[in-house]
Amino acid sequence: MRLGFMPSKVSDIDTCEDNASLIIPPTDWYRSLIAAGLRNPAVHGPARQWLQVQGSFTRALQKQCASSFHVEVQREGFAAPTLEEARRLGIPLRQQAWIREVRLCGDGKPWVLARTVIPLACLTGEGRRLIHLGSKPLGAYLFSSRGWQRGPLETGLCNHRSRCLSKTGVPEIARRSLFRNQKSALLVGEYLLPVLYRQS
Ligand SMILES: C=C(O[C@@H]1C=C(C(=O)O)C=C[C@H]1O)C(=O)O
Repeated sequence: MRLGFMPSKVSDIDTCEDNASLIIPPTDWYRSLIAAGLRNPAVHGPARQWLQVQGSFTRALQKQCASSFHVEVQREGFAAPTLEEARRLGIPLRQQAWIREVRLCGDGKPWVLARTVIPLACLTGEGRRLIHLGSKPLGAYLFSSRGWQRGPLETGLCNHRSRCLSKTGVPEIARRSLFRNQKSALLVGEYLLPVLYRQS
């Protein structure tokens, strides 16, 4: 098990070079699509169907693929969630969690970036498997293990630093939800890359 939240490649470092579009940006979260739409009506455009997927997001992406779907782990390990994430999860503000950041790729290209914050309380018993998912989609675990239920979907509007504004392909819109079982909850954020919802 890796200790610490380690980038898996040097290219994960936050720059505006080629891979900058694949960094999870700071995001403002809204309780509903309607609330986010008041600030950015783009959420009612072609991204909307993806923001509203209720079942496994992995399954929905797999259906959209012409040939293949895969998960690439960008980084994962024990690290401190942001204060906002800790509050959302209701865990002590400085408590470390297992944090997993991945790219969900369709037909060989990144379509979605995902960040999952998994508190220590989720990592006991069967939950220990969450540390060893590797390139197996989290959705396969959540939707096949008993007891996990998704809470309401939030809609996110991503903030970009001005020097990155000219880049195309950065995530602008995201979705997030808590998954709960009897004793714990984890937080899954999915950041849509425009290539996903602008494809014909
Ligand atoms: C939560 C799901 O799992 C997907 C897979 C993820 C992963 O492997 O880390 C992260 C976010 C998801 O979109 C899902 O399929 O609904």
